Amino acid sequence: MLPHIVAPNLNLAVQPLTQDAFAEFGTVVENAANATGRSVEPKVVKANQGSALKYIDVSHVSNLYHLAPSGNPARAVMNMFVCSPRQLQPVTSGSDTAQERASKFPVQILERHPFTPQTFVPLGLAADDATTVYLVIVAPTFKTTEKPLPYPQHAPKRERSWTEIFSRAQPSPFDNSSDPSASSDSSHGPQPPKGPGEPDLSRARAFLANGSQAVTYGPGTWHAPMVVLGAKAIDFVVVQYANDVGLEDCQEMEIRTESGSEGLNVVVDDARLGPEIRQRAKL
Ligand SMILES: NC(=O)N[C@@H](O)C(=O)O
Repeated sequence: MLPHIVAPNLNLAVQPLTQDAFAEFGTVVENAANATGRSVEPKVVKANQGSALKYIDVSHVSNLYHLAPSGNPARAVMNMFVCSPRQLQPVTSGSDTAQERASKFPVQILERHPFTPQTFVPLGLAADDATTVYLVIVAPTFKTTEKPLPYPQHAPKRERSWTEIFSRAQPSPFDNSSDPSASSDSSHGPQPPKGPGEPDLSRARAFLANGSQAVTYGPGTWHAPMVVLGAKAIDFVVVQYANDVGLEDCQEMEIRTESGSEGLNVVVDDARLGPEIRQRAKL
């Protein structure tokens, strides 16, 4: 059984995916020349006999598995996710007019990859595709070591040398609040791990991405499994590290809704979706 938390009664409005808005959670990978909401430009140089612009370090593929309890080494992996469109539900509260203007996606699961970033690169989806988009739903981690999740539960016990024990002692690999160099601004370097805590649902956010944007969830960033909306599946190339120890690669948490509560919902204003996406996504 998955660990769970009870969702507050909370509607998240969807906002456009921009680097500045997303910085706390990871990076948006896109052509900086066409991007909006990006206050720090990546460094750019000429490449390929002057026929290309090369933007440097647009996202970070860092490997933090040396912090994982099992000590199992990780390798870089590239997986493919073919993500089918999800259905939205009608917004039932409010006036009839509001019902016509908005739909909702209930968030029932969040997950994180504690020791690796994870980059989703959509294939074959144009920036201005009016038929299909995707949602990026994320939550910060409570900065606490008092109530960490019971992960990893299965870590094999093994002898450690004193050097190893002391090299891991400070700062806590799990609590980036204890690391003075930790920064939430991912535009300058790799993000530190987020810590062992539960997701802070009161500060969850939802973003609408278009086909010219790839997204990197920083190590340990709580996020919803991919939500595609509209007419067709999106093929994503997904790049990350993995060591094949289940709970070190991926940790999941159920988001429960108490009876009488609406729970945690992403509310999508229909005006943000093209007519075809709207029609296909609604139940
Ligand atoms: N984000 C998403 O859809 N899924 C994953 O993060 C995964 O590794 O399963």
